[in-house]
Amino acid sequence: MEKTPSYFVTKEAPARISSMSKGTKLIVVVRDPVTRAISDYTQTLSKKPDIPTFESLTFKNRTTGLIDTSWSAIQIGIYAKHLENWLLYFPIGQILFVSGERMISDPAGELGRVQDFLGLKRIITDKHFYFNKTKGFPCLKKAEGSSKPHCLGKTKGRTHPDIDQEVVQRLRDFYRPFNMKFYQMTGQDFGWD
Ligand SMILES: Nc1ncnc2c1ncn2[C@@H]1O[C@H](COP(=O)(O)OS(=O)(=O)O)[C@@H](OP(=O)(O)O)[C@H]1O
Repeated sequence: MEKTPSYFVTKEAPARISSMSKGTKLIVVVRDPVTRAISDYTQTLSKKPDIPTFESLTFKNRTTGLIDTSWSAIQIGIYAKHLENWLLYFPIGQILFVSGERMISDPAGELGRVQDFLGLKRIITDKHFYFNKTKGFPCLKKAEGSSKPHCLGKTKGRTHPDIDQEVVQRLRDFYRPFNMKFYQMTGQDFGWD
């Protein structure tokens, strides 16, 4: 098993993985592309505090409202486009799409789907999680090989900066047709609108 977020958006990845093993099962975790872009920006900001604002990076031209689709934070969220590239090499049934939102609201349910997809017994269930109010996310009651609870680290679940709501709305409008196409391709409505 191997996990690398950038595979999904790397042009050469599907051909390479397919030539290595055609039967590879693929799992893609997707979340609302607008929140994803803000999360991506928040991660960069934590490493480089001097970068321009999210609002200024979003637009090629703020006056015309032209979005800078070459900015990776925006580009990565055009899921339909990236998926097209994978479907040239893999049947859709070989890819499981996991909802990032449901990984937070119902981690056991979403991991149930993952276990079924992988042909595993449903070992991970509701009993393994609790909601940690301080972290604001679900955490494990017991970490592997330990009797202590375990939450993900500080780099997971950062507070996002407040973004101008007009910019957020403009991004929602931008992503809508791509999201619709993605729902159609996957047969799943992720409820991002
Ligand atoms: N249980 C739990 N605890 C903490 N965080 C959780 C959890 N489940 C999902 N998330 C969301 O995971 C987001 C970070 O994952 P990434 O996709 O950035 O991870 S990766 O580094 O790309 O693998 C992270 O995004 P940010 O909130 O933007 O930090 C979280 O929203």
